[in-house]
Amino acid sequence: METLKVSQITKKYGRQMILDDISLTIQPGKIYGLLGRNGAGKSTLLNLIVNRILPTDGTIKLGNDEINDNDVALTQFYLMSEVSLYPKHVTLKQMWEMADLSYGSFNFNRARRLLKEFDIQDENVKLGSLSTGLQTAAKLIVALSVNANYIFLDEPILGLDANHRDVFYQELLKAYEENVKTYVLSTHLIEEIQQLVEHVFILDNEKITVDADVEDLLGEMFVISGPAMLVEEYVKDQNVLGTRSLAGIKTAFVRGALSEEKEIPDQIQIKHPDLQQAFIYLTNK
Ligand SMILES: Nc1ncnc2c1ncn2[C@@H]1O[C@H](COP(=O)(O)OP(=O)(O)OP(=O)(O)O)[C@@H](O)[C@H]1O
Repeated sequence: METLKVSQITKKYGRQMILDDISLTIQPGKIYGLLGRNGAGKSTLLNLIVNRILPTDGTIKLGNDEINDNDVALTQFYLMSEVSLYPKHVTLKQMWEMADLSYGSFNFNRARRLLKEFDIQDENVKLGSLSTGLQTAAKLIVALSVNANYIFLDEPILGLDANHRDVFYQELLKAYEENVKTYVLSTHLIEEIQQLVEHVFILDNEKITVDADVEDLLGEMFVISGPAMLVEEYVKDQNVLGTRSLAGIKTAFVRGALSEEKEIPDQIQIKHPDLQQAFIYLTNK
């Protein structure tokens, strides 16, 4: 598998800047999270990568080749998007056959097994007759069974209940272990994907503001809480992203190494945030 390189991509709609000079590298065989607030441009970026839309400026390459109109490169990419591109009367089996026709070697056995896991009775059922959550499940079955090296999942858990979300997380890991591919997940359910993704990109204000391994990112962020005056004194010279106060207890969110010279008062607690907390403080206006 080759490396996917997005270089200095700009996307404008009319005069509106959506993505401004974005560069990032997606390595083969990793699971990525693409995070951003509503309207940050996540779907736009994924659509650019799979060549459904064209950039205003910049290039996207797989290995040494530009992906623009490059069928060999594009058959390595599969995008499951929020918007359903399937007509409502199509059956699940027909969706599988279409994926088989476009990408070859569709994993029909896995698709049939996943059908049961998602409690869908029959592969001949029409997509449009399923509930919103099960329509998502039907699209996920294709994404997890299709023969493509790069799988992009745009809001893959939209409408799925907790049990079916759990099925998806387990099955994604199973598919990944059986056949290492690259997955890029764009979702707002950040808490749930923290254990799944190795590396995150955060899109904010038209730019990539975070491009880091989850472990490194969380390792350099701290949640410091305790009596307000002690916390204020302790974080005085640190890079404080935000604070919260409740009943005399203050919590400060800090990014960057903590001073080793400063003594930590006993009443102060320091821990690392989870990915969702980190995201909130990194993207708060
Ligand atoms: N075809 C289009 N024409 C004009 N503007 C568009 C078009 N597609 C997207 N946009 C605008 O681009 C911006 C980014 O949209 P996009 O759907 O990429 O964001 P997102 O991060 O996926 O959002 P969400 O998390 O809400 O799904 C929005 O302001 C949107 O209105």
